[in-house]
Amino acid sequence: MQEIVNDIANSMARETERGQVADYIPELAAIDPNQFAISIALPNGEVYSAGCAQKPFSIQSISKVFSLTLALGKIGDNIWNRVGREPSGDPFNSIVQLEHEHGIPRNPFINAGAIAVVDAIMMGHQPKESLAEIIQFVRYIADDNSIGIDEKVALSELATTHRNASLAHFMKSFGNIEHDIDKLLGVYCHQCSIAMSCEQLAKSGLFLVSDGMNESSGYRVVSAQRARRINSLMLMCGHYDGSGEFAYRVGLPGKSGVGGGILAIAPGKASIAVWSPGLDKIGNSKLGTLALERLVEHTGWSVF
Ligand SMILES: NC(=O)CC[C@H](N)C(=O)O
Repeated sequence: MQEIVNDIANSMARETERGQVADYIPELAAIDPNQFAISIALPNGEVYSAGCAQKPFSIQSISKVFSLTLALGKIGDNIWNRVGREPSGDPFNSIVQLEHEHGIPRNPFINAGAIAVVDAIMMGHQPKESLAEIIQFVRYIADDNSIGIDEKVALSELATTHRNASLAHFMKSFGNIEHDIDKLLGVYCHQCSIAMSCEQLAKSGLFLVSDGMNESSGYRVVSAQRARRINSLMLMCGHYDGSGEFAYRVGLPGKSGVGGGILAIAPGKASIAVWSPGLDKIGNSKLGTLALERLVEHTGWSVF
C-alpha cells in the first residue's frame, strides 16, 4: 500500500496540467497549486500517506458530509422536508432550480442545500454553540482534538459570500430558512473553513467504511443504514455537475471541496483523502481526481 501511494504522489509531482486554484475566495487564491497529498486510512487504524499529508488545508464543501451527518443525528429524516436527495446537474452555487422547486434545494451537498442543513443544526442554539458543535463532531469522528478552523479563510469567505447570501435569502422567501441570514452564513462559512490534513480527513471518513462504526477509535457514529445512505448521496451528488464523471472515472462515493480536497470512501475497505489545490472547470480537484482514478486502477476498489 505504501508503494502504491508513493508511486501516485511521484507521478502527480510530474503532472504539468494542475488546474486553477479557486479565486472567488481571496484567501484560497493565494495557495500554491504545486502541492499534493494522499492518505489512505484502513479500519484497523493503519494509515498510508505520501506528499504533504500532514499539512492542513481548507476542507470547504467536504464539511457538508459532516454537517449532514450531524443534522441527521439531530432531526433524523425531517431534514428531507427541507432538502432533496437528487443530483442537481448544475454548478454548486447555482440558484436556477430553487425557483422551480420552491426553495427546496436538490441535495445537501450543493451550497443551497448545505446552508439549509446548517440552518437546521442551528435550531435552538446561538451561532457560536452550533459552530462548536460542528467542530466537536468533526474532532469526534476523526478522533483528533487538534482540528480547528482557519479564521483567515473564514473571514475572507464571509467578506465575499454574496452568492451564498442570495441563495439563503431566496430560500428564506419560501420559508425554508429560519435564522438570521448573517448569523447563518457566519456558521456556514466557518464550517467550510475547517482546516484538516489528508491524514485527519482520511480518518474522519472511517465510519463510512465500516457500516457507521469507526473501528479504529471504537466509536459508533451512525447506523449501518445511515452510513449506506450517506455514501449513496456522496456518489450521486458529491461532485456537483461532475458527479457522473467522478463515478465513471473513480467509481467511489466521494465529496470534493474548492480547497482542492476530496474524501472518497471504498466501503468495507478504506477511507481515502487526497489534496491538490488546482481545480477543474466544475470546481473539483484535478489531480485529486486523477490520483483516485490511479488508486482504484491499482486496488480494484471501485464499487462497480
Ligand atoms: N464547492 C465548495 O467547496 C464551495 C464551498 C464554499 N465555501 C462556498 O460556499 O462557495
